[in-house]
Amino acid sequence: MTKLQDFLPAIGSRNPEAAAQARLHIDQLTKPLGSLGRLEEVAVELAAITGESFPVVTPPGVIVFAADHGVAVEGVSAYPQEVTVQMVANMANGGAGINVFARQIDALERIVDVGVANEMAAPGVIGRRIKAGTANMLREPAMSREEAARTLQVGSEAALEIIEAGAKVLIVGEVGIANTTASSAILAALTGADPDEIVGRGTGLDDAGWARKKQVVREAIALHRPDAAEPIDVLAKVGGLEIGAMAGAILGAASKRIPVLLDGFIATVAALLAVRLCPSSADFLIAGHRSQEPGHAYVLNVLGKEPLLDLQLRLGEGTGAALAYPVLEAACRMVHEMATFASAGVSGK
Ligand SMILES: O=C(O)c1ccc[n+]([C@@H]2O[C@H](COP(=O)([O-])O)[C@@H](O)[C@H]2O)c1
Ligand SMILES: Cc1cc2nc[nH]c2cc1C
Repeated sequence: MTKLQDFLPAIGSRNPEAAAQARLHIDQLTKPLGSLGRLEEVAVELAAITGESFPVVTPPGVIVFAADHGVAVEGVSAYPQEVTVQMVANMANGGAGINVFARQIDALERIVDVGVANEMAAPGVIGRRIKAGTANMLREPAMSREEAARTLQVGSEAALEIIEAGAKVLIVGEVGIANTTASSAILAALTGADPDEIVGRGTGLDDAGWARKKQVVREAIALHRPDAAEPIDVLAKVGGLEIGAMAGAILGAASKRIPVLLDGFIATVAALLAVRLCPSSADFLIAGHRSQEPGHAYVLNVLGKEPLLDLQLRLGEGTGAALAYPVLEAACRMVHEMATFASAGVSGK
């Protein structure tokens, strides 16, 4: 298997020639100049990412990474920890939101257990368990640095596998009760953001739970003092197994010039980790939607990404990205299928 350190240097950057060629072609299509607005920008971005002036995004690949969080015992989620394993089973049966939207967009789909607390052998779940959930970050580091490095490796391998199977766009999703606490702590540690500004209600905490969650994030950071300059240190101390795996998957996709369509808060925090590990990986990211979780707008702003949709979602799993995917598909169809002024005999300005 290719090691992360082998392909990190292989991550390139956007291709300006392909972007310029795509722009030239789009400006000849039968529409007032610029009238397809952001869709035109998306097409140009896809050209720059893939290096193809006529980009292709079918089929998309969806990988859902699942893991548990020791910090769940602190009452930081509105739902009990066992929901994680139960939702993994639901996903294996095709009944979760992400299954529905992945079918709608004809996606290749993988569900990867990187650390669900109660081990389960469900057909349809890929077992890549690193440990049985993280430790409680309020008491000890969530994982060791070695385990954190392994999450990246496992995630990148999952991405390379689905790309090998044909995926032309990568969507990374997750399920993990209490993972908005870990994501908030990572975001605060990497950016210095005030927990009051970025910690939200996650699955739906009441006011008391919300206040407790902010306090947990504050205390975990004070206890571990994660080093913002060392993303693996941050991931190990206050992170999550599925969050590291998502970061690794994003880096794997970037190394193959495969666009990554970002989902919600947790996926975008994973993207920030990826970008801190390899800044040029930011070139391969497109923000799918803006989640209701307040930290999501914050991290999108740090990454300089404007989301395609805002449907007031806060489900995770990759659902927001799957719902945004048809916009990428439309951008490609515009480039491939629209007539030009010359080919259709339509008069220009
Ligand atoms: O994607 C998001 O923005 C998002 C926002 C809030 C909650 N979630 C999902 O809900 C779970 C985390 O919420 P919580 O309250 O348990 O931290 C986890 O399984 C996520 O998939 C996801
Ligand atoms: C039911 C449920 C489904 C989810 N999917 C992702 N996170 C979730 C959290 C809950 C509680």
